[in-house]
Amino acid sequence: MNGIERKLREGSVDLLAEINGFIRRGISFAIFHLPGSPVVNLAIQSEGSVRLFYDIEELNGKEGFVIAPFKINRQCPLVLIKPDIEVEVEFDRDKHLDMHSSELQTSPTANYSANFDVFINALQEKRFDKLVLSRSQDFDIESGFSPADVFFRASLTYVHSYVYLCYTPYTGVWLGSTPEVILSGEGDDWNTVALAGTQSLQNGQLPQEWDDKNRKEQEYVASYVRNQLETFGIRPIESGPYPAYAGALSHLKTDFKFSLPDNKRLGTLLDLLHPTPAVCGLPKEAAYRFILENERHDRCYYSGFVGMIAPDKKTDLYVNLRCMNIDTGKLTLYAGGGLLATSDLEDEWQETEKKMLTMLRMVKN
Ligand SMILES: C=C(O[C@@H]1C=C(C(=O)O)C=C[C@H]1O)C(=O)O
Repeated sequence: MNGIERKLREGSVDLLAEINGFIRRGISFAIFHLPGSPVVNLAIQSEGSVRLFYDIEELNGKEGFVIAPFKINRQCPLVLIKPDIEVEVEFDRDKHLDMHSSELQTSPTANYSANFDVFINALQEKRFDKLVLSRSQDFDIESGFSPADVFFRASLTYVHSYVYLCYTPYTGVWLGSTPEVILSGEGDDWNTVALAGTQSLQNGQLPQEWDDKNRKEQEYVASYVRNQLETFGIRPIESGPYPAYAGALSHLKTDFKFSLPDNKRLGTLLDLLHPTPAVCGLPKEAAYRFILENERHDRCYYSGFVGMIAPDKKTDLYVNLRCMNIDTGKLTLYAGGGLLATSDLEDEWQETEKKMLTMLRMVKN
């Protein structure tokens, strides 16, 4: 493996082939591109087994690349890759990779419509203020499919998002391009965001007009984040909400900046924040149960969180959105959206279509 490390550093290796090879050979790794970074980071665990956890708090004091599910269970444990090789590879912005265009023109499936009714009824009965309904869709893999190509294509395209590709024997292959930080920082500078509300970009520009429904959806997330931070003894500095880029979409975003009393308790803080009402609902515990009981698919690692955790170095953890699971012969894409009592079936379906297109555009001809 040392040979690989040297070759990667020297650049004398076909990185794309090497990464696809890790998957074939069952080697746990993650490669990621942080928004605006001149490099991509590759973290490989060439020896020993990745670590599995069944409680987010167990991340306290730990270091490595995390992939955490929406709800931890035996099928979808929280996995920590402990890299023994970490390489920064210069990010070649001029590299030419073919882009695909893909448009989805569909109407709500019977499954989604039935689920939507159940969720809307619960909202109209005022059992919840907000619920996030998601769905998954399978697509056949075309011959010659290369996860590494999709990763680089997405990193080049989605410059404002966190793009990652990760494999472990316990999670399989996951790839995503997410605009939403759950916790990032180092030393005394930490931040999280409240991100919600969705509109398409207008001629590539950020929309400035946001209706009440979108504003309210985002305000629920912001006040939740504010409260959770407060219970942890954190008084953040807030800015926003303002419209932020997310691929061909925009979301409303509030930034929360703060220092931490103890960097060794990142797991406890993550446990407080996850799942935020950007992916779950309010009230939190009841919404969590409702989603687990009523959604017709297992979210698995979608709407969990991914990224590096390193209390003494730099932590960059993101909510796992605009993502897919790559399996033999098929891709499973995931997308959801926040529902309020006033939400409309067709609009919400279209929103999930647009979110799924983020990844599908990187894949399909
Ligand atoms: C749930 C997703 O996205 C989240 C939900 C949003 C919304 O409801 O408007 C916007 C951004 C994300 O916080 C997703 O991408 O699947």
